[in-house]
Amino acid sequence: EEQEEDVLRELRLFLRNLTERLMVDRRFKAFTKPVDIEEVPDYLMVIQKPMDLSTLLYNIDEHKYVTVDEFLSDADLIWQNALEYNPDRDPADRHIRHRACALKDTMRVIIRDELDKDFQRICEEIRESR
Ligand SMILES: O=C(C1CCC1)N1C[C@@H]2C[C@H]3C[C@@H](O)[C@@H](O)[C@]2(C1)O3
Repeated sequence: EEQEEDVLRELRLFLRNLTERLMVDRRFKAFTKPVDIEEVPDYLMVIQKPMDLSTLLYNIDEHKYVTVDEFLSDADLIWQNALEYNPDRDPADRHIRHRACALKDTMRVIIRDELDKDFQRICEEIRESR
């Protein structure tokens, strides 16, 4: 009903604001766009589900997410893929993994500090009802 659409509009606003704050953080620049498959031809042989911050924004506008956990399942792919594709001891890989860990922690701290627990539960009840 209409009240449910009001809740989902507010969820999309929260998720867009979160994603936009990550996109403008200079540490996360490598995560803002899909990995360039022409630049990295073997990427899709290693990574089954590519994800990036611009794709998260597109998905939000396509009403893909009804709960924060559904959003986090996709958002977590960004840093998980980075850890998986860049595992080596060399400084470049270590730099990417450091930023991937910062992305993981930053997302979760913002959600813990700024998402109302009752609001999250209402989203989950909408998801269960559909
Ligand atoms: O995993 C990633 C991104 C970093 C976080 C996501 N890439 C795979 C390639 C390996 C490394 C070297 C660069 O040439 C560049 O192509 C990539 C992009 O970084």
